[in-house]
Amino acid sequence: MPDSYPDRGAPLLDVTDVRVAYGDLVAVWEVSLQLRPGGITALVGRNGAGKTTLINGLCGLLPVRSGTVLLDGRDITALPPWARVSRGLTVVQEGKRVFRELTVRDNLVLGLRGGGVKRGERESELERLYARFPILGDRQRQRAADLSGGQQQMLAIATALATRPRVLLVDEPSSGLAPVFVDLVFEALAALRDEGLAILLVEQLVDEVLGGIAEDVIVLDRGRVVVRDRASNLSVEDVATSIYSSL
Ligand SMILES: Nc1ncnc2c1ncn2[C@@H]1O[C@H](COP(=O)(O)OP(=O)(O)OP(=O)(O)O)[C@@H](O)[C@H]1O
Repeated sequence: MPDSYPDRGAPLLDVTDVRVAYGDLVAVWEVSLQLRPGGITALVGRNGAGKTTLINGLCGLLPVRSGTVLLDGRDITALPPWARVSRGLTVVQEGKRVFRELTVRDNLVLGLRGGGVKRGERESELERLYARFPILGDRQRQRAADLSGGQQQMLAIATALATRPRVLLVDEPSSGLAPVFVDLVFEALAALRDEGLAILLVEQLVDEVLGGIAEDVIVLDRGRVVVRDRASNLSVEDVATSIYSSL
């Protein structure tokens, strides 16, 4: 089980022995991982394995009890979420989180503000986002609540991109989506990877993960890493077995 990939450049996000807990319940035990620019690492595991807890520790929504999180070599372990966003680490939380009563455009503007984009640059940034997600351009004046589930997920991803991240943490983006939107979400993530983002992707669709989108796979079980390998070295059966072996 290789712990690092020294041939692939310096990590952008370097996580070492991170522990996250709810009171006395430790949900993530000393997890380490590294994300590099232009790569997707898939984080898989059964329900309750600790995936969301880890994501929330990395983005600052939950405190990290011990261990370190370095972004570009700088220690961000204790920074609040907004400070991590302004340094280039943004999360797309589980469940298509958007401000439902705001328009598509106003959701995106909130993202732009979160990323410190200056007022004078907003329109060009919005155009850039609409070019990537044309459906959002078409619906920019509509309330987010009036979008379909798949469109809301697109908006959640676009709002995260509005902060101009270098590291993107994406928690189960395919959850509850029709297959056509699952494909669109994965296409969008692959394009972002190809543009140089470092992406940590929580995903239940193991076939999709191993089918080309992720280069590295980490399996969590009861808060611990039980498999860490290149996706090309793993079969769907390997991963499924490691996810469910302790049931
Ligand atoms: N707010 C909370 N308070 C206390 N315990 C929690 C809380 N949220 C999660 N847990 C517990 O932490 C552990 C990890 O949960 P987590 O949601 O991180 O798992 P997960 O792998 O993301 O699962 P899922 O795929 O169902 O989202 C579980 O035992 C869960 O019951």
